[in-house]
Amino acid sequence: MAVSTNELAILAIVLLVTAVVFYTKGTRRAPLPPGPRGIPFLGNLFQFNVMRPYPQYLKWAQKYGPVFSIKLGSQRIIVLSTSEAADELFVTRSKLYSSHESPHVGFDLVSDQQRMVFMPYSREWKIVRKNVHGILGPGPSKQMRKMQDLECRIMLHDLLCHGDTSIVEDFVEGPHGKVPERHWFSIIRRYTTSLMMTLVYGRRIHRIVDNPELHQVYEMMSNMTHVSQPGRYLVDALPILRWLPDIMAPWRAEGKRMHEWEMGFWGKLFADSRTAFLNGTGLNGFVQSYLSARAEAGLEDLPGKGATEDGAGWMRDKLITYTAVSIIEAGSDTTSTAVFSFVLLMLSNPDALRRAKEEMGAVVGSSRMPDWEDEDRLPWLTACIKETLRCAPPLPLGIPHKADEDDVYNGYLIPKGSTVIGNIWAIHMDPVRYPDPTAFKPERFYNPDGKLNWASGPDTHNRDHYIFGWGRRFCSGKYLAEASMFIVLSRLIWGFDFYAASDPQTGKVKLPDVNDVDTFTDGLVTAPKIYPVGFKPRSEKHAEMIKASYRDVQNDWQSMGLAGDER
Ligand code: HEM
Repeated sequence: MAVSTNELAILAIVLLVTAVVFYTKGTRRAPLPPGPRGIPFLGNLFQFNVMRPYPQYLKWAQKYGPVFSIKLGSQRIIVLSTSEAADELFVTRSKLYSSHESPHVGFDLVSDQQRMVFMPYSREWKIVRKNVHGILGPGPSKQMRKMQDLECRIMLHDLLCHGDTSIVEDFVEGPHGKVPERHWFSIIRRYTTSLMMTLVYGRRIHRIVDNPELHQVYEMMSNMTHVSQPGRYLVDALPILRWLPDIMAPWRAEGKRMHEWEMGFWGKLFADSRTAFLNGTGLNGFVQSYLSARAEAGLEDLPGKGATEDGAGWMRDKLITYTAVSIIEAGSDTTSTAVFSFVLLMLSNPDALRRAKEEMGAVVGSSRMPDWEDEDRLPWLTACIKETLRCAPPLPLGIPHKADEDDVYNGYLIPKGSTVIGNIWAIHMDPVRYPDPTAFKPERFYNPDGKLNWASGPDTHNRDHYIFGWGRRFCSGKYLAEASMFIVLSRLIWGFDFYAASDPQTGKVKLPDVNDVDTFTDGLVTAPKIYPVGFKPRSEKHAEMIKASYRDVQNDWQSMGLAGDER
């Protein structure tokens, strides 16, 4: 039988339409993943602590399986609790799952839609990501090693001077994780934030006490991690409320007020930097380099938000400001949280700590400090860091992704618009993958013979841990973060005998319980709450080297045109 071209075309269209109808119906027919029953309109909103959902999510995963579903108002949340599920959706199907959930208050109002970490998968995000990768990718991030080395030496000196201050003085944590200036937590925070500020603005944080700038950065970050938590605002869960008039929508004024507050700080940093650039006194950070490239392209003045529509996609001033914010925020609290958790877990596991010190003594000794070249020869330390990150991931639920289309996974429907969470905490507590998961066992990752790799690589199934997320939204700062964790923690082990407070009556060591969720703060970033630790140099020789190093680094700052330390 002869078939004409027209008939073939009609046949092709009929087959296509049938396939589309079949696929769409198939998708619609698939059931939602199982999950706890909610109540009308509000769903499961009042069944768990929305500011600290991960313990309940683990329980629900144990009951309903690796993919379960809940509702917060009209917001559908799908929680993935195995690396296979997260891998399949976020990596293999990354085309559908590379948007981040954009909380209405946190993103639209407080961030004026410019904060990278909450951006949908869009042209604007791609522009920002490309620029960020230009300074944080595997090659460029190595240029920060010198700053990491120098800032780390300052940190050692600060800890030496700190001694047992946080043990003998009675410090109280402020609201939203506000840390007292003289507590050792502030010393670590200064290190991470100074690094980010230099990277982005070419200026250091050179003082801890009487330096509102440092503490304000953390106040803003803490505010953001609370404001953006799914379920924090009813309007995030019930978008219909966005239509309410101002008088009935107090979050609108609150969100805008927070935006003004943020711009008072972050906007000023940007404006100062721009003025310095225009006066020719700008330092060498990401913002100044960007402004310089933009000016060379004839776009010295580019106020407003977003990016230009042309092929070059130049970021306007507000988008640059918030790109800088995203890097500073994403890189400060996360890395310092990892340090606080490491110290806590090592103190809680004295055998592991002793072995790390022995290894350090054998490999590095006392006549020099450890460096990145020592990394492969310190496999026990590396195993302890990885085990810390497994037991206490700084973001236990990562940053929530979003489904951009209807999809079906393992026979379950994932409706378009759902928030999709990779439950890092549950994956790390999987007893099959990590037997005895609540125990701290660095031997899981101990590999004295092989080349050590951290959490990267194309083989996402076999990663040691998942703290950096997945797919196209995988943490941009991973290289910098790993380099910081190694240098800070190796030198801490090298230089100090750190110790917990003990009860003066019984002599018993007083440490927060690492397996108690109350030891940690609420919100997107889950850090240990402040706890006292004393820092004693391992020998007079170590102390002298730390002091000499501090003096030398002041010369480095001077030759680099950076502010010297004020103590
Ligand atoms: C231990 C330290 C760190 C942890 C645990 C961490 C964790 C994460 C996670 C879970 C994400 C979201 C991934 C996803 O959506 O699947 C993320 C994104 C991001 N991180 Fe990190 N991070 C750390 C350090 C850093 C550092 C040091 C920087 C910057 C210097 C940084 C910059 C970013 C940025 C810019 C994003 C947003 C990526 C995007 O939206 O496309 N992070 N990080």
